[in-house]
Amino acid sequence: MEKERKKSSAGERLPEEKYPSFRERSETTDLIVEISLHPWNAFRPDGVNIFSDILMPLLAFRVEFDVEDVRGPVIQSPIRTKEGLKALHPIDLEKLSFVGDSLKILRKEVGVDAAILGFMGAPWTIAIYIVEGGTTRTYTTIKSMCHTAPHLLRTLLSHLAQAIADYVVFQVESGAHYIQIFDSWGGELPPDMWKRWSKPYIKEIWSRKDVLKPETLIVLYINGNGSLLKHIKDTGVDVIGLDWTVDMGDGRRRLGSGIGVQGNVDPAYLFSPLPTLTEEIQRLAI
Ligand SMILES: Cc1c2[nH]c(c1CCC(=O)O)Cc1[nH]c(c(CCC(=O)O)c1C)Cc1[nH]c(c(CCC(=O)O)c1C)Cc1[nH]c(c(C)c1CCC(=O)O)C2
Repeated sequence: MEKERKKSSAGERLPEEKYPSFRERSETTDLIVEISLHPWNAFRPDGVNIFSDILMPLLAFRVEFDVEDVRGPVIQSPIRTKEGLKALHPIDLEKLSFVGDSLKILRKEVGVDAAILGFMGAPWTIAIYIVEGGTTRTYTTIKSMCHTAPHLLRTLLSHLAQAIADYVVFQVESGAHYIQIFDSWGGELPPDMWKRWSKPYIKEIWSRKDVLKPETLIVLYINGNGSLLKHIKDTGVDVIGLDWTVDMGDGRRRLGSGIGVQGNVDPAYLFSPLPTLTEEIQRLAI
């Protein structure tokens, strides 16, 4: 492993080049560990994020998907009917053993020098992919289901909440110190709809927080969360990831002092000159 990493940093081909399929990279323990450790080896950050994707648990409910170059994730049989729901199995964590094994190895590799970060999608955001069949710009099918098939959607979201709770426990038991939950597309809902269709299912996950170790930190990130801040304070999480459209000071005032804040950097800064990026990061540390 040490030898492999030295080779990569010496400019030889990276796993992304050697193993072009995303599924292969994200389902092979050695590759997950190698890719996750790249930033650690280069920068020695305070935290190491497992290389994975929010859609990985789909494999464990037997919802087949692939990641295509241009289209991104593609779900072979989207679920939109009561019949379709029957295809959804309880989560089988053995099918995600590569995630657990990778977390265990990462924890050993970094020792006490950094936190290990695990992550997963929120029920609403995962449901979008299962219902729409992939990436969408309009969310038309799932948003119309809120009105035309509310019972069906509630059954799907509850199933996902329970499965994700199991997945959180699994990641924590395998060594994750932090769990970040991505409700990436929560901000696509009007605030009252987010309260009805996303929030309760996020809370359902943490209602099983007793299963978690008390020292595990939970972070919630919602893309476009500016208008949702007052509704997310009581989701039971420790930290809110503020997106870059919210002023950090304003976000802090609106959230109050009882909750942590993080994030806030527009990812586009990664393509700016280094001093500009450094200044932007220092702005947040004050
Ligand atoms: C393209 C895509 C995938 N999966 C997904 C997409 C987005 C499609 C859309 O816009 O709807 C879905 C997804 N995956 C992830 C999120 C949440 C984060 C976010 O809001 O961007 C979302 C919404 C986590 C992730 N997904 C990924 C990371 C990075 C993990 C890491 O580097 O440690 C995260 C946090 C990795 C990922 N996942 C995928 C690719 C191609 C990659 C890049 C890595 C590679 O090709 O080797 C497949």
